Amino acid sequence: MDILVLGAGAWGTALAISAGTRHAVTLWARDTAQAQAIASARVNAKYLPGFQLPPAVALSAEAVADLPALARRHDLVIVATPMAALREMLAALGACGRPLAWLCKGFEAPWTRSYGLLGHEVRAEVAPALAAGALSGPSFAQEVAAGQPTALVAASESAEVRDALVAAFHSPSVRVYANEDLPGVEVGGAVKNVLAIATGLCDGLALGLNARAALVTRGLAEMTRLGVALGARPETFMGLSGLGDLVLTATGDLSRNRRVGLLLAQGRTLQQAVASLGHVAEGVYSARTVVERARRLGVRMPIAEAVVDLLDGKVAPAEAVALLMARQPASEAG
Ligand SMILES: NC(=O)C1=CN([C@@H]2O[C@H](COP(=O)(O)OP(=O)(O)OC[C@H]3O[C@@H](n4cnc5c(N)ncnc54)[C@H](O)[C@@H]3O)[C@@H](O)[C@H]2O)C=CC1
Ligand SMILES: O=C(CO)COP(=O)(O)O
Repeated sequence: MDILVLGAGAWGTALAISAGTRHAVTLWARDTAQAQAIASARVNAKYLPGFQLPPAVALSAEAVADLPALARRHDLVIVATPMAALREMLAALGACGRPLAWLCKGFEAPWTRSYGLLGHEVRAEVAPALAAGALSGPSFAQEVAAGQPTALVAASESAEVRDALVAAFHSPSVRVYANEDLPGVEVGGAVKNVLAIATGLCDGLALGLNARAALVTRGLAEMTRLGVALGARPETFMGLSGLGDLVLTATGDLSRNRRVGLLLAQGRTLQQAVASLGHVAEGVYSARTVVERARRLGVRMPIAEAVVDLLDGKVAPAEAVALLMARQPASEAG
């Protein structure tokens, strides 16, 4: 199989390394100098240091206008950019005629309305004819690049896309499960990032394991409520892209979103925390949309709201936690 991976950040590079042991892979970087540096070192020193690219991974740095022609020379296209670039990529590739999946987990930053869109909603606006979906699930790039056991979810309403993702990435170390509930898989991936900021904050303030378990569990309830209101199936949130990715990201120190919470608890400003990561933390950009869309749908998301108040500088870290604890008693089922 010939696979095109658009975006040479940590996750695109890790999947190129994993798939490159069995398939021909082209890894595209928008920056020519970065593509050349990776091609000569056979390592992505900036975004995924320490992992050698297999010989079957080739580098490319075509202009965005030339991507449709490049895509047509491959069997599957993976958009591995952050959420911020998904619209541009889908608009460019809408007529490429190849199955496509994006890896980004988040809501697009709002630009035409007061809230942002999930990937499948962006696709509906700019590339409605494209057979596409999302590859998601609990997966730190470093562990996948190291060949450590991982389970992913291939989500799409198109069987062609699900099958192509399984054929491309299922391997002795990566299990790929198919799922038709693309909205549910996307909501899980987007909301867990916001919740990981909250658990990072909680752990950074040394509030204890009870508090962390409470945040994960009540956060899962918030994620599920929002997802169901957006048309997802409730059972999706008990799977890899919901509970699975929430547990990984909320508790694993490799998470960039969790690190944002930890750094804020240490007294860093949001700007300092984001700058120190060197990678995208999508929860920072999705949190306001999560809360805005929940409000419009009449869905209660107090943990996500506390994260937004914290990111907006309206409350200090300890105050955010105090506000959550000071709420009225409620039913667990409510
Ligand atoms: N790193 C991980 O373990 C995982 C990341 N993801 C998701 O995958 C997405 C990408 O994450 P990472 O690769 O880790 O990010 P990263 O921060 O390591 O790299 C981002 C890459 O995208 C490129 N980029 C940024 N803007 C672009 C644009 N406008 N056009 C083209 N390329 C652009 C950057 O140059 C860089 O190569 C995010 O949405 C993240 O939530 C999902 C699963 C695992
Ligand atoms: O999505 C991820 C793991 O599944 C990566 O999470 P972070 O973006 O918080 O590092």
